[in-house]
Amino acid sequence: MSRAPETTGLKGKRRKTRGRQERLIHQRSRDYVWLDLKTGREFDVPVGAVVKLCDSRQIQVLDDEGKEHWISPQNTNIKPMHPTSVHGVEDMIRLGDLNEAGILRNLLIRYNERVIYTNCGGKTYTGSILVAVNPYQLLPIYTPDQIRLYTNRKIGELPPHIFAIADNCYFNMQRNNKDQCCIISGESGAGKTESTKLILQFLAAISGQHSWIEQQVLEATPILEAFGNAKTIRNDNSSRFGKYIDIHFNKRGAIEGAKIEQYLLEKSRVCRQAPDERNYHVFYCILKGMAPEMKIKLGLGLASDYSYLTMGKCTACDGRTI
Ligand SMILES: Nc1ncnc2c1ncn2[C@@H]1O[C@H](COP(=O)(O)OP(=O)(O)OP(=O)(O)O)[C@@H](O)[C@H]1O
Repeated sequence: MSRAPETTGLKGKRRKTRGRQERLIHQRSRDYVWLDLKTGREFDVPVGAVVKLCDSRQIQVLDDEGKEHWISPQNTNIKPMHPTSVHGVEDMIRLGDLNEAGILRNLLIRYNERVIYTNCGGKTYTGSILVAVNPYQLLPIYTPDQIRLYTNRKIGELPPHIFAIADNCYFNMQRNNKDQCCIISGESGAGKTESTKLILQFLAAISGQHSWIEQQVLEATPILEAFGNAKTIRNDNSSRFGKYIDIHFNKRGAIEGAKIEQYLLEKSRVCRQAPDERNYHVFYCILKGMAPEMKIKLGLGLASDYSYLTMGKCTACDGRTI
């Protein structure tokens, strides 16, 4: 009975000392911290910030979005940042702060340096996981030199890249004689279609003898996109269907054939489009590209003549000539 208060007192002291140490960490300028602004908005996660100034009464921090905040040292919404989150890591499994805020900041600082790919767990039991952030600009990272560089390498040997994933699939298939599968997921406009094309481009380039089949696989894409893609408010070339692409390789590793299955096409778009959205590209392509004599013969006019093509009040699409 008599020892209990002592122990509690000791624990209390230790806790106080730890608390003071944490404050000391906060109070050094140029330290990185997590700032929980608790805005109550959707996706409300702590943001990274750097301490600019500090004295016993207040701390000035500059957050990752460039906003300044003055905080009292007693404020519990500020926490020290793990060193791995300060400049980012190539594989997010190495993050000391492995939470939503840590993951988002890691992607943000790499994205600011125009590094769009980050590994997530390198090689796990389920396979390799790669996170890609859409750069919305052409980066010089998909050249034939890059294809050669990433050919026959182990995951983690070179910086994360979509080619590393494709290479891993190809060589695992050859080494283990087992089918491989790549799952590409993300919200609309995230870059799934582009990533699929890059994987196909890589496989076509490294699979040895170049045949017309590889060319056909690559050239099937614009045709499929004409019938299944449309302009939406989130993506000028949004795929409105799911795609399952099966690529068949022969024993020597050359592409021998391919099968593309489609499912869940958004059929309602044919007769109804939301504001600022278009019908499927193919209708506009036909009306723009067909020879005038043929159009007269078929009784066709301009896209603007048809209500099914103008419901969204837009017939043009940036980045497409038709
Ligand atoms: N790796 C990349 N490099 C450069 N631009 C890219 C890249 N990935 C995507 N983009 C750009 O983003 C746009 C949208 O990408 P994409 O069509 O692949 O998205 P998505 O995830 O397939 O969308 P949806 O689900 O709507 O079909 C592309 O048209 C392209 O301009």
